[in-house]
Amino acid sequence: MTHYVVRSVDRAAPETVAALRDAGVATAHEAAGRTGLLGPGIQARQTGVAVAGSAITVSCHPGDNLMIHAAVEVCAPGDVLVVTTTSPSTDGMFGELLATSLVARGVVGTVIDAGVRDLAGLRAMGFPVWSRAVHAQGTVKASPGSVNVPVVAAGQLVNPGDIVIADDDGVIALPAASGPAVAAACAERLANEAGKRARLASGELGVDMYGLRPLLDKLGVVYVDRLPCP
Ligand SMILES: O=C([O-])CC(=O)C(=O)O
Ligand SMILES: [Mg+2]
Repeated sequence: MTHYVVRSVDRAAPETVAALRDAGVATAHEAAGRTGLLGPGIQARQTGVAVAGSAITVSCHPGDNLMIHAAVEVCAPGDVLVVTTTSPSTDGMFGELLATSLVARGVVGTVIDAGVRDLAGLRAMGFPVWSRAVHAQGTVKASPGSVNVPVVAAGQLVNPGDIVIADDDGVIALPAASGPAVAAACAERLANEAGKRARLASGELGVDMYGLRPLLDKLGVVYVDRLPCP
């Protein structure tokens, strides 16, 4: 089998990437027609941190982080490293030393469908990770793999150069070409939600705001008691 390390990735415009990061994973997911989400098996390992950037993808042998080291060489500022293994693994393939190497390249975060370790160190240095597991299990540097080939992370296809957005809600990967349209749809959605938020804060009920009373009636939902509106 041939293994590849591909250097060139088409990167999305920084202002599009920043707009998607600020919109957040849930909004971007809705704005993209509910596409792109990685499964919930990959979780944030810190709170209150959002990143977005171009995917540098890595396919590793399970329990072997050789290709993560190989990938560092092709990373550019603003990238997000997306690491997968060729069969399921929760070994701690990534920790604060690899993070230190990525920071030197300007990488903004790592998404890994495997384990991470050195969590206290990663948090102390402010390097955000999203992973399937936290596990101190050590790994070797021995087997070939590929960098910047299509990979599947938590059930989601991720292509090199995809815009990856990650926050407390999880991770989404979007084709770079869709970025401007999704960012515009995010802005529309955020403006719409600001209006709804103000109405809900004033005490208006969702059943009225969304016009759901006829549906409740049609479904035979009977209010036995109602609290008076505040
Ligand atoms: O070195 C490793 O194998 C993973 C790790 O702990 C680190 O990157 O600090
Ligand atoms: Mg370590």
